[in-house]
Amino acid sequence: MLLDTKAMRYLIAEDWRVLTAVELCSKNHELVPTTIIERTARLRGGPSGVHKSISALAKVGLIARVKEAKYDGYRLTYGGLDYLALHTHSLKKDVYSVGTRIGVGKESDIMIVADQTGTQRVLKIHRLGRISFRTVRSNRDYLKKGATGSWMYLSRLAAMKEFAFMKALREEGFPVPEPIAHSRHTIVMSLIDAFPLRQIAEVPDPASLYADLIGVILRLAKHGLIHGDFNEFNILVNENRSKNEDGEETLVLEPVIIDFPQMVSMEHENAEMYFDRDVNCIKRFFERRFHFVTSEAGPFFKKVKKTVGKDGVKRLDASVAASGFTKKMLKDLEAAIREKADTKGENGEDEDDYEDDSDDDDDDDDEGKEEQAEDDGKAPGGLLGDDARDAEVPVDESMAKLTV
Ligand SMILES: Nc1ncnc2c1ncn2[C@@H]1O[C@H](COP(=O)(O)OP(=O)(O)OP(=O)(O)O)[C@@H](O)[C@H]1O
Repeated sequence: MLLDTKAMRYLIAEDWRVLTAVELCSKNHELVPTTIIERTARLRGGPSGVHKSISALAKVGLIARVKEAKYDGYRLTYGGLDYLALHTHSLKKDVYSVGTRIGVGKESDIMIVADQTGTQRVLKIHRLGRISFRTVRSNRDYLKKGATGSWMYLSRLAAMKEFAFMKALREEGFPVPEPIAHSRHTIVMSLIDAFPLRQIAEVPDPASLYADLIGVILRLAKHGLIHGDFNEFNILVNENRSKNEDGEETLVLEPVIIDFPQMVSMEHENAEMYFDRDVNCIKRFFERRFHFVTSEAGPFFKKVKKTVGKDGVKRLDASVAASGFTKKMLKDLEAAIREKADTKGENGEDEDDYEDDSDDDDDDDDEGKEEQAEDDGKAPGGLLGDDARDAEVPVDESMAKLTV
């Protein structure tokens, strides 16, 4: 099964209402008792209508029944949250159909989607916590609320932060995808028809591309920001052919930067480390891949720091931080992202064995016994099937219409 959005067409308005009620109540209840779902959904058909919807949703794995010692209840699965987000995108006409999965995000699923006119876009579904829950289980404040609450909370935060930064960067003219919509743990953005730098074997003028990339790092810094994961996976390279004055065709490479949940301020306590890491990552990659070594030392953090906010540029770190993020939110997200990076290290991964193993979460922080499918991406009602990552289906042919 490549992709399972099938069940979306069969859900009726009442089912969506009940699913939304479970989502709402999950904020305060790890397990949502049926009585509370009834009270929140307030269906015209009364409790029997709610029960019918609960069964329909559980059958396709959008909610899962959990039996606890004290009481039984339901919780939202990954599939359920995916459906709610897609439903919103669909109602707002940002997404009309869903295609295949592209990309190899460690803690995200990157899907091709299309709007009503057939214009292709990218849907990024954040799944922060998928790896963390499996590997590191101690000393994490944000996990105390329980597994379901945590992955939802973290994934929503990641999407919210990524969308906010993408928007701010785009407004300042940075080469980033166009942010189109945001719902829950997902964002819709423009599709960049380009290869990641990682897949590029040769470039005609490495010095020029290198200078452009360092230029982006310096420009970000001037706006008060450090990307924090500036590597060959997160730089897409557009190839533009243009003619020069003599009519000769020249190839211009234009980098587009993606992946922003980990961005930090130039004022961050570890800013120098993050800045140097971004710079060194590019230096190392260019040396290894293109045998290019710059003759210039630096750029050096201390010198660059003096440029922050200069020439009347807008401080994006401050403006994004002011747009609804509490300090705690940013701290929680940072901790989860740091853990994600540590996990990569623990698994002994490097750029050459980068694979997506994200479908095998076992989310066993939850002590309750599941009666229905787990929310591990394998759930029958989940957006993605098991074999989605192996599928080589041409994007256009794989488009599945969402009728909601
Ligand atoms: N707007 C886009 N257009 C085209 N391709 C994209 C777009 N966004 C993401 N991708 C593809 O998906 C891949 C993963 O995206 P992204 O880096 O945002 O996910 P991630 O989960 O944050 O990854 P990781 O944490 O492993 O770096 C990219 O390397 C790229 O190939």
